[in-house]
Amino acid sequence: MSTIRVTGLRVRHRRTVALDGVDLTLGTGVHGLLGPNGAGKTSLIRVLATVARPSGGRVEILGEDLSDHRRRGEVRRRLGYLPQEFGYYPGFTVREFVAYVAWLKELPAAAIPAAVERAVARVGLADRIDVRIRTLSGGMVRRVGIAQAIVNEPRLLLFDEPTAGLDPEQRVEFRALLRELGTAATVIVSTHLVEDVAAACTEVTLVDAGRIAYQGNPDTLIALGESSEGTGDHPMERGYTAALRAHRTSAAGAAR
Ligand SMILES: Nc1ncnc2c1ncn2[C@@H]1O[C@H](COP(=O)(O)OP(=O)(O)OP(=O)(O)O)[C@@H](O)[C@H]1O
Repeated sequence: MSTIRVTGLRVRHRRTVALDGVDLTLGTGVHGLLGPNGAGKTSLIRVLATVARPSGGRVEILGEDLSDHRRRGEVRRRLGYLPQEFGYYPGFTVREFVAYVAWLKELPAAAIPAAVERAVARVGLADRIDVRIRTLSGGMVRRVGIAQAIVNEPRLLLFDEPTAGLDPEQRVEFRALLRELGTAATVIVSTHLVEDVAAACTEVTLVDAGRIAYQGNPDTLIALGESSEGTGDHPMERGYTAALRAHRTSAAGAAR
């Protein structure tokens, strides 16, 4: 069963059209969301996370239609979301904060302590679990953000630039966690790092100027870069630039 079915999605921010008729069907696996600054990745993730309302189109998540507010609440409890700028209480300890999110997600009270310890251990912060968040480094705070997203073992995980601020060792560990999460859940990761996509993603969706420019897997994107002489230092970067160029050429042709 597909976790996400989006048809004709439109998102506007005042006069800016951030997403313009997006169709997307995604299931279990790790989906890399790539695209230039301002392409619409965050706008898409915010709609999927139920924190922003679309201005048009239909969004169905875990079989629930998001236009119904009761269904939206139900979906919200079953997903995990790490925004680009994530809000937390600096005076809380890691344990208190992750437990608070578990409570918001309506996990049974008796299950919360073990769920919190499991989530914190998975992001490598077990030894800091009783430390106040304000005393942690930026990368560690990011890992607290990942822990709060996975505490309810969600079927859908949305990560908006999760590797920003992580050191190389942590990035490698986070990618391994992504691969593991993607065996049972639908994981969407917006990133500017092609290495994240090459190492952790089973599928790639490229967004450009509010539209889907390309969908495939990392190997097909790399092959596109090789066959159409994309530019870049990494094979995936060459695929990325080639796919963008092909999309822009066909969009310009359609507009003529
Ligand atoms: N709150 C807002 N008010 C006005 N315009 C906005 C707002 N949020 C986003 N936009 C515009 O919507 C478009 C899509 O932005 P979005 O943040 O979704 O892109 P993005 O792909 O996530 O970019 P980045 O890679 O820079 O994070 C951009 O043109 C942006 O300027």
